[in-house]
This record gives sequence, C-alpha cells and structure tokens, in this order.
Amino acid sequence: MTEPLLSVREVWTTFKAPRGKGGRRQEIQAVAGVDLTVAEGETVGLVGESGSGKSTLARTIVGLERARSGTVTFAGTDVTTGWSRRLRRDVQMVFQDPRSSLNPRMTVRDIVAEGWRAHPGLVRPGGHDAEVAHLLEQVGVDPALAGRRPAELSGGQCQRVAIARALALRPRLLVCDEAVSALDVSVQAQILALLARLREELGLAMLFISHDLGVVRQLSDRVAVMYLGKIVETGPAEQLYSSPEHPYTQTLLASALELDPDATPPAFAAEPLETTPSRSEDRTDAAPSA
Ligand SMILES: Nc1ncnc2c1ncn2[C@@H]1O[C@H](COP(=O)(O)OP(=O)(O)OP(=O)(O)O)[C@@H](O)[C@H]1O
Repeated sequence: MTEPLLSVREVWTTFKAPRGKGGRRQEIQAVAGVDLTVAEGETVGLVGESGSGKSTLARTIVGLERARSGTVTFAGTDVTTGWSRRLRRDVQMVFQDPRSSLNPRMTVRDIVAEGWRAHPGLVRPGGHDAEVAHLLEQVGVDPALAGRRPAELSGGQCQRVAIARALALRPRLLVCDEAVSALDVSVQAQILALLARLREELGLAMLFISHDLGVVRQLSDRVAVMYLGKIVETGPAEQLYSSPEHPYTQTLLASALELDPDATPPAFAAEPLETTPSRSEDRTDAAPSA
C-alpha cells in the first residue's frame, strides 16, 4: 500500500487555561490523540462544531502550534517539530477571513508573488508578471486587477487571490480552514467549484475544514468528524452522510436537517470571471464573519 501524503498519529495539542478560583491552571486538550491521513490527490473533510479542535489540528499539522505528543508525517518525512523550507512550500493554507489574510498595503500582484522571494526558482527569469496573470486567470480573477489592493476587491475576489497566492508555490496539499464560511451562499458555491476544479486540474490533496456539513459533503472524498478534540468517525463521504455510525455524527446531521429540512447540497455554481465587486458580495463582506 502506498504511504499517505499526510499522516497524523496520536497527536495531542494542549493549551493552558486561565487560572481558576483556586489559582490552579487547567489544561485545555484542544487536540486529544488524533489519527488522520490524507492521500495524494484526496480531499478529506474535517467537520465538527465550534471549539471541537479543527483549527488547532490544522495549525498543528502546518507547524503553527507545537504538538505535545504524537507525530505528523508529510511525504514520508517527520515534520512534527519543524518543516524544512522545501517541504513547507508543499503545504499551503487558506484561511477563513479573506480580507484579513491578505496584507492591505500590498497589491494583488505582490501578494500572489510574495512566496517567490523565498523560492525564486519557481518563476522563470522575466516571467514574473505573466505568471501572476496566469495564476489570477486560473482562479477566475481578471489579471487587470493585479494593481489593486485587497480593500478594492470583494470578499470572493480576495479569497481567490489568497488561493492564487497558495498555488504560486505549487503545493501538494491545501489546508482550507473555514475557507468559505465568511462568504455568502452564492460566492461560497463559486469558491467550492473553483477548489473542485483546481483539485482536478492540479491533482491537489486537500484538508477541507468546516463546521458546515453541507459544504464539506460537496467537496470531500472522505470525511472525519471531530468532537471534543477527538476524531469520532471517519468514512467515505456518501457512507458517512447516509449511514452515520457515531451518535455525535447522527446528532450533527440531525441538527443540520432541523435547521434546514429541505437541505440538499446546493449545486456548484458556474464560475464567472470576476472583474468588479458585485453588490451582493459587498453587502455580505460588510457583515460579521461566521
Ligand atoms: N491559543 C489558544 N489558547 C488557549 N486555548 C485555545 C487556543 N486556541 C484554541 N483554544 C481552545 O482550544 C479548543 C479548540 O479550539 P479550535 O479553535 O481548534 O476549535 P474549532 O473546532 O476550530 O472551532 P472554531 O471553528 O470555532 O474555530 C477551544 O476550547 C479553544 O478555546
């Protein structure tokens, strides 16, 4: 059997809780002995309610949090205590809030090209602007917007730029942490369609994190359900949604249906080339993020 691209084994990540009444510090076990794998080209959805530990697990995988114990292996290399510069570019993250994840002072062109400073070999000499334009086209942003700054773009466009910035480093794994949660439903569907297309075109593997079961179902080959720091159930997406085994998964699915009894996963929307912010996106972007 081929080795998975990413392998997480018995990983624990803990934080110190604020001091309680007696002055004693307790420990928050945000990630409590997690096992998870992602194969080359596979999309694994990680779902669970707020506070279940999804972001901490993602941050531990990419090295933004230090695991207290356990191992994270990427492409056969143990990266639990640090990533080499070469391997680091193979894993890129896309975050929830597309505006705050982009430097407001930088132009779109500079944001997309930022990673090439550390990896100049990824771009042909003199090919910089053409490569930026190609990446913007690939994510559905008009290259004419390369001179704009994030504040001049819609939320959907910002998230596309964040995806282009990640793709510029030619990653093998994309970790998307609530990457569509701050967007309105129609823009969500467009970004999901974009991610699905990129996955096919580039053979990308994805760890796709969301509290939204419908969103996770659309994109994932396999789904892992997280509860109180643990993965309580993992399975092929269709199987997990049609016959969930763990009581927590059953409750999660039942409450999603309760919120929306007609819930059927929305179809992927077409992917128009975005040129200027649409009014509906502007309204959505002004609302507080989920
Ligand atoms: N830096 C931190 N310091 C202390 N506690 C933290 C820290 N980061 C996360 N936690 C705690 O760890 C637990 C898991 O949080 P985490 O953000 O990973 O969950 P989540 O499933 O991603 O939720 P959400 O979707 O709301 O972000 C929570 O109890 C949270 O309060």
